[in-house]
Amino acid sequence: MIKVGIIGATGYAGAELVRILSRHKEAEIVWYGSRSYIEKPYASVYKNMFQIVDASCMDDNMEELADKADVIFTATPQGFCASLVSEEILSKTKIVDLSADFRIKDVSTYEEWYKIEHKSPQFIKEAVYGLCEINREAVKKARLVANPGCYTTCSILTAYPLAKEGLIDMDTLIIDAKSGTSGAGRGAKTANLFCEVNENMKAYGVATHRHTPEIEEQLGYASGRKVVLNFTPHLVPMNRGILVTEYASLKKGVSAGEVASVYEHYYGKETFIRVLEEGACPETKWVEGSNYVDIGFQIDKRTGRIIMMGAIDNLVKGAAGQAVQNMNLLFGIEEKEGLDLVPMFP
Ligand SMILES: NC(=O)C1=CN([C@@H]2O[C@H](COP(=O)(O)OP(=O)(O)OC[C@H]3O[C@@H](n4cnc5c(N)ncnc54)[C@H](OP(=O)(O)O)[C@@H]3O)[C@@H](O)[C@H]2O)C=CC1
Ligand SMILES: CC(=O)N[C@@H](CCC(=O)OP(=O)(O)O)C(=O)O
Repeated sequence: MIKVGIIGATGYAGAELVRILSRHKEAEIVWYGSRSYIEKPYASVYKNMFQIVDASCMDDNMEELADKADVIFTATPQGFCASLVSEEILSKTKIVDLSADFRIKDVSTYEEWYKIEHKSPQFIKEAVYGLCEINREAVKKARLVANPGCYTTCSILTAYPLAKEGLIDMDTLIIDAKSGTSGAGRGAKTANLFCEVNENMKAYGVATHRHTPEIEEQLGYASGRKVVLNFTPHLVPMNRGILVTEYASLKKGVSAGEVASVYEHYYGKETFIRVLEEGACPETKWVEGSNYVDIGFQIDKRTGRIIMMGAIDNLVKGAAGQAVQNMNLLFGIEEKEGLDLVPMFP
């Protein structure tokens, strides 16, 4: 059995890790790390875990945990993992970091967008960006995996095949994204109160959201050139779910059939990516609670643009599900173990 430690087990992403891993056949959770609930029964914090998890919350001592766990998930705020990771820890255990600390290769870009000093820049180069469908082979050999962000997972996977095959003009790419409020975490914030979110929709982080450089970097690798784009997230009154709508000019003469066959080429054999027929629009409801990414597209002949659409559950493929998928790759077990989650409806 793989011994798993979770730091930040009491946050939304951590709780989703606990839910998924509690049914994983080859992993057992040995550490439920918390800051505010130390020694409280985990199932008293998350009552859905009553009679499923007997353990109590522990502290967030990464050094002690490194001796006990084969893998540590850090589902913690930005800066936490980078402030504690060390060569000694990485020589004993593997880390899947759900924060953004090791996603961006250029430290000054990270510091500029996150407004914090990076405490372990020496590990950025070796960290593998854990977008499983794209970086599968590199993840298998990693010690430190940077689990992608929720918006970024959906945004990158939706455009990746077309960026990679040069079917779209990357200078024209615009990404409009919407997220449910669990994306903002469990911490109390006025902007996330019921009366602020319910019956409301708003853009935020316009032209400044920190997922922008992450998307630009990864689509830059895909297209082989520098990418600069507009990314606008919106908060919508739902618990879970991300929907992205991406607009770009299609290179002259590219047909819907070619686009469909490029998606098929990249994703046809992927367990967790479902490409819909042309014109079908993904919906967050059809992926909720699952590790699926649903992708659709439509060509607008009038404007010569393609509209690409993607939907994920931010807490599953956008966080915990992808983190478990990365763990499975790290330990050479079946990639979908623990992730056979059928989307829930209604
Ligand atoms: N929510 C989402 O959809 C996604 C989140 N992420 C990333 O995952 C990470 C966790 O996010 P999320 O679960 O939403 O956040 P939450 O605010 O819900 O949870 C944060 C967790 O970290 C713990 N924590 C808080 N402050 C500290 C600290 N200073 N040191 C150590 N532990 C601390 C909290 O402990 P306690 O509650 O016990 O105080 C809690 O367990 C973040 O980096 C986030 O960006 C990534 C993709 C999607
Ligand atoms: C709705 C909402 O607030 N979403 C979060 C995204 C959370 C996330 O996944 O981002 P990182 O892991 O990169 O921090 C936000 O916009 O900050």
